[in-house]
Amino acid sequence: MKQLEVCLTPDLLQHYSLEGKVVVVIDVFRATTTMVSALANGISRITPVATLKECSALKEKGYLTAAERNGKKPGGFDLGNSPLNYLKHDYSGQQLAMTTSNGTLAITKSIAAHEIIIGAFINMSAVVAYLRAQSQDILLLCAGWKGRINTEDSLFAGAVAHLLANETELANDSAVAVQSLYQTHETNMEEFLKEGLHFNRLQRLGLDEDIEFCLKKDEYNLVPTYKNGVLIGVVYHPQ
Ligand SMILES: O=C(O)[C@H](CS(=O)(=O)O)OP(=O)(O)O
Repeated sequence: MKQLEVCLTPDLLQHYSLEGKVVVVIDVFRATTTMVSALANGISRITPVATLKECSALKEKGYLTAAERNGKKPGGFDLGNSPLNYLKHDYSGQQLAMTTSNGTLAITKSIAAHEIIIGAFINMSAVVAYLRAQSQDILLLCAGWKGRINTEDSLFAGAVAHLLANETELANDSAVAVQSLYQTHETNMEEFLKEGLHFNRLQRLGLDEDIEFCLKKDEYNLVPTYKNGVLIGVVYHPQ
């Protein structure tokens, strides 16, 4: 049986082996939701980078750039970290360079994995179907917040663990714990997440529409996969 582990923050990743694993990078608020939204709405590919400097360098090469620090768009970039940007404007065919506080960092820390894919509530069933169809062990990596655990990524990891619980071995205590967390809050997700710091941070920034979008389930049948430094969207239909 395939093993499924959960790593609750990239700062704990040093204790996990990535070899031969499919890593699902999770940053519900908002980087991975934004990546799915961008690729589902016309962006051709995304180059995630860790620093603002790397992102600026790609702007000079003709990329559309999206950057975020502390929830805000720093000066000099085209877009921030809102998944709604790609619904409100047509960026079809453009290449996007992206850097965010937590999400893009989690990707760049996972490059030793067999494969990296991107998960969020808006593509949850497609991610689960994708994981079901492949044979590698699975590591769900929560991007968290500045090295700390957060509720929304843990809840999403719990949802995936729960949906795969009968066909995988939940192979660490984090996987068991987040599955239980999801089962407890499955029917009142938003109420639970309101207690979380990131939910409140985004609300203070006036980003209620972003929060609402990030908590929608299964808007897209698209699984972003990372190869050679680039994310592309693969359409994946849940069975
Ligand atoms: O833009 C976001 O929602 C967060 C901002 S912060 O880390 O809460 O300041 O970044 P992300 O990389 O999407 O977690």
